[in-house]
Amino acid sequence: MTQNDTATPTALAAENQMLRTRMAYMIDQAERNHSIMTRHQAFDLEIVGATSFPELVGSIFRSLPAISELDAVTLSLIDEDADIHTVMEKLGVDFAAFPDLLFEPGVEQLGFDMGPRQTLSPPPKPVLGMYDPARHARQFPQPAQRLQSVAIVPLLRNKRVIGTLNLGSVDPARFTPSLGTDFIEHMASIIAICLENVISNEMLKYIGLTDSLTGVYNRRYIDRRLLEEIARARRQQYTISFMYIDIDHFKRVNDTVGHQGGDEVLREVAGRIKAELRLSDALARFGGEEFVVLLIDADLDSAAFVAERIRAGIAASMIGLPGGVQLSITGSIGVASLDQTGDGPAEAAALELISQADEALYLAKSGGRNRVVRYTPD
Ligand SMILES: Nc1nc2c(ncn2[C@@H]2O[C@H](COP(=O)(O)OP(=O)(O)OP(=O)(O)O)[C@@H](O)[C@H]2O)c(=O)[nH]1
Repeated sequence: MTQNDTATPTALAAENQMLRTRMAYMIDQAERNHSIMTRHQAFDLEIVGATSFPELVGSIFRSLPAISELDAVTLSLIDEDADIHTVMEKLGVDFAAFPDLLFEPGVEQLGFDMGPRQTLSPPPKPVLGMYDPARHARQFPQPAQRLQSVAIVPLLRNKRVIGTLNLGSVDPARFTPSLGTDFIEHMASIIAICLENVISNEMLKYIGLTDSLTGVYNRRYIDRRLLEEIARARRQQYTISFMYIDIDHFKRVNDTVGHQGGDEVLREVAGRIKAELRLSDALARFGGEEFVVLLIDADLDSAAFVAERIRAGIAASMIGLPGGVQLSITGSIGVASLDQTGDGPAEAAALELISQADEALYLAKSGGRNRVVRYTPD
């Protein structure tokens, strides 16, 4: 005789009820897990589809806290020489929009014990546990969150740590050292691939828009930016100005100090021009010994004032070259402004602005060099 044979109908009903409750709980759990999985699959698709750095980090900060029910998500990226930060800034990324994006100079600052690592050491694992305001201040610099538990998850590419994904919860039981980490490791590996991908794409974009000799923008960048700025200036009714800067007698410089010495002078002049500009202004090398500057929200008077400062800055002191050679360099500058009331095609306005500055430059050269000339219609 089994136990059930002796069970009363009441006991059987109670057991039945208990089984039903357990079943309902399990179905509920399964549905919840399915829903989490579906949300994560959608998140994976969203981040894999991100085509730019701001789009990717924007997705991570916007979607991950919601789908994973987290109270804080931050991202620490290793950026040894601040290259990533510099390039993204030059490409126009507004870091103020991403307060949870953190840059660290090295792996030591990432907040998890790497131990004495060697080439063959296995990659670091996520560190889960109680939130400690002192220990986690770097990963969670915004103090108002009242976090209780955190997960510091390494972002790995080819076993190399490129940063960490930092997850925080107000629930003390959310991240405990005994919790399995397969799921968050999987998520971090997708995020790491996406990050590496968009960062290298942005780097390529940047290389295509900059002059490799001087590090300033190139003609392609200015041609594109000029069209955008003309449209914006017309919408917001302000003036933009354009400057053509040409180093005087540069052929003689090359003849005297050789092409390499000439290159050194180009780099130094680019630095001297840049020192006189605002962050919103764009400096480019148009080729050879010609530079251009696009000044936003500056009329002809202000542009001529800046141009005069640049002229003086170039001529201010001798340029020292390796080997002790000292050169005195001057530049001629033509300045023109765009009438904000124009409404023709932006392409035509851009060409006209460039050619007016070029015309003024020609007058600066023929008028004796080392001077600034403003374009004035005949
Ligand atoms: N070192 C170096 N020289 C360059 C580069 N690109 C062009 N040049 C040189 O720049 C010189 C430009 O000379 P020109 O256009 O005759 O003008 P200039 O001697 O500067 O005389 P003005 O403009 O009339 O004052 C040439 O000797 C070019 O070879 C470069 O990338 N590096």
